Amino acid sequence: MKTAIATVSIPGDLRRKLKAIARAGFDGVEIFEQDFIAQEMSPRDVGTMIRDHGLEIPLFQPFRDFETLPEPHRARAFDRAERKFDLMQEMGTDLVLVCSSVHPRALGGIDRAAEDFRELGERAAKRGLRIGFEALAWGRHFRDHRDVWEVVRRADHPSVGMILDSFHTLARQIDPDTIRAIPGDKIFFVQLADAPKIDMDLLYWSRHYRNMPGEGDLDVTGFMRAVCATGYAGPVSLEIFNDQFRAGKTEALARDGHRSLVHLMDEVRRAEPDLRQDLPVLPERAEVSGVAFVEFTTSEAERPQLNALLKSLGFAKVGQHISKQVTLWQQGEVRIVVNTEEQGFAHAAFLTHGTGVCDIGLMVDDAKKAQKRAVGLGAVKFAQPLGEGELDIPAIRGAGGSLMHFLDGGADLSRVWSAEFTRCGAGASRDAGLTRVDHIAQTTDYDEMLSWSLFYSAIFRMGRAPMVDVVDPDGLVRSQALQSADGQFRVTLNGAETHRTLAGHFLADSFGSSVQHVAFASDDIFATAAAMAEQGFEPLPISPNYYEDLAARFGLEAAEVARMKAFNILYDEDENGAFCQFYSRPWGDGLFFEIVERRGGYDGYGAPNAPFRIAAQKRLLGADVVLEP
Ligand SMILES: O=C(O)c1ccc(O)c(O)c1
Ligand SMILES: [Mg+2]
Repeated sequence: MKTAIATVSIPGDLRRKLKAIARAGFDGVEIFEQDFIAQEMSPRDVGTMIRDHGLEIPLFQPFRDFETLPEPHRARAFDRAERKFDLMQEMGTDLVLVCSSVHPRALGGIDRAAEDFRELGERAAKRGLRIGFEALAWGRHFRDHRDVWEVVRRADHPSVGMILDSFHTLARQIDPDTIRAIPGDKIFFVQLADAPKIDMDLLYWSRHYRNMPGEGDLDVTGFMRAVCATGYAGPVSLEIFNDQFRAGKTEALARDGHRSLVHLMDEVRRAEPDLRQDLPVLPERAEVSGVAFVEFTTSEAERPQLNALLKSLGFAKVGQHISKQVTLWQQGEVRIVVNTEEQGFAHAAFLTHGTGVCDIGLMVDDAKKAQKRAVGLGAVKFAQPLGEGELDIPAIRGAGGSLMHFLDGGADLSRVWSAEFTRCGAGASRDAGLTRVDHIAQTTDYDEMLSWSLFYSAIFRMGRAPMVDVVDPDGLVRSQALQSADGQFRVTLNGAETHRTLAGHFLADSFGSSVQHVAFASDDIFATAAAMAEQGFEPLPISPNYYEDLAARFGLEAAEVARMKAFNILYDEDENGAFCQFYSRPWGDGLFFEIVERRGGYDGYGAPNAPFRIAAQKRLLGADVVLEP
């Protein structure tokens, strides 16, 4: 199955777009007319340039306001079509998309439309061209692919077929299974787009909010399953109109687009095993059962401060790497690796981002397969020379260029800790009852959130929670949680729109997306807080006003609230349970730790508390944080 993308889907001039599209692995480009008109080259030269990039032009689009017009408009529409045919022949493409008319004079009528398309098909056939009719969701008379199919059926011409676009079908909530009744050879082309569910005017929604399959809320997989069931074997092409993408990064968007298509077709293959498809087989999405380690990069100068913080959190230094300046800290199932090497990846990460998380190890069902799937989806494989005695652990580049390693319970990888580290005495620190990593919070530019959300949900078996808005005193931060079905692996993505927010400030100071905080789980947050206090841990001080409000909001016992206040613990509830959380003070560029206790089936992250946490952090970081944009 060939892949394509419409030139409207990514920003930049045509040459840059083509380069990115070819590099991302697409077979072709749909030429959107405006993209062609906007530049100076002749149609012939544009066609040559596209083919020079190794790309095909499976479609030229759109041709508007064609069908069911009264004279003299009808004759003029045919004249316009002939001129487009000239252009297509010069450029070297044989298929044009005719989208349903919005012309105020269009008369409608299935037979009238069929008659128009038959004549257009005749004219196209003379030149070896083909016509595809697409229903725009807001078309004047034709807004449903079933009506378009009826027009095509009655036109009964070999050069006339239909074009399906997932947005137009799904936005109108038309059951995609109705596609299964259409003969595959009469579907000339398929366009795909997803979109977030927002209740708004269809045209506005389509032109501004479409996104890549898997990034939105529409059932694009169900749509594509139905298309494949017809026997359709033509290209699948992305047609994404999106304001954010128009200002985004060309190469990254092209890569995301290709990733979304490969992931989608993999989903289709799994859901419809009886359908024949010429697709590369990928291992299935990896099941993450937890975070195996979090690695910090730092310098010799800053290490004592980081070590002291880890100690106050109740971590014990348990290992020294056999050949590198790398130490291992542990508490419960949580492993923290501290790397002060002066060469290799961790050091490069330190030089660009400063002290911070440079690597996350995930426990998966099969580490090699997880890496293979990630690479099949366009992720970059990572390897650096192995020192003596070191294991070859499958790795890729994760968010913001940091690393992601995959571990599993197999004989090889499960011995990494004993093979690569010599045990050292536990030292004086006292376990504070932290059991595991609850979640990892990554901060990114708002514009990159969809990209990271697709990265996680395409590679791992993770679902997306609804996006929540977090109010920072200086702007909005959008937060998107992704988690495995059993909640054992959780990531929150925080998208900063302005650098004046705490998240935005962190982003600017650490030069790019990265882990802003790591949250650890405790089964008894009061005991944990008390144990940490004994070891000199300094929590983030929360405003006393918070506790007045808390008592009123949840009807908690005064003594309970007083205990929370004493330990600076924040509280929340959802329909399934309750949640307690407290924070460390921000460190360096704003990196921090969080301790949480989930009671019952509480599934959130304490979003209602975020504004108070952020205000407290900003008070501590002081004027330094209040940057001008
Ligand atoms: O918004 C539009 O006008 C438009 C044009 C062509 C398409 O294929 C489409 O899906 C939408
Ligand atoms: Mg379309």
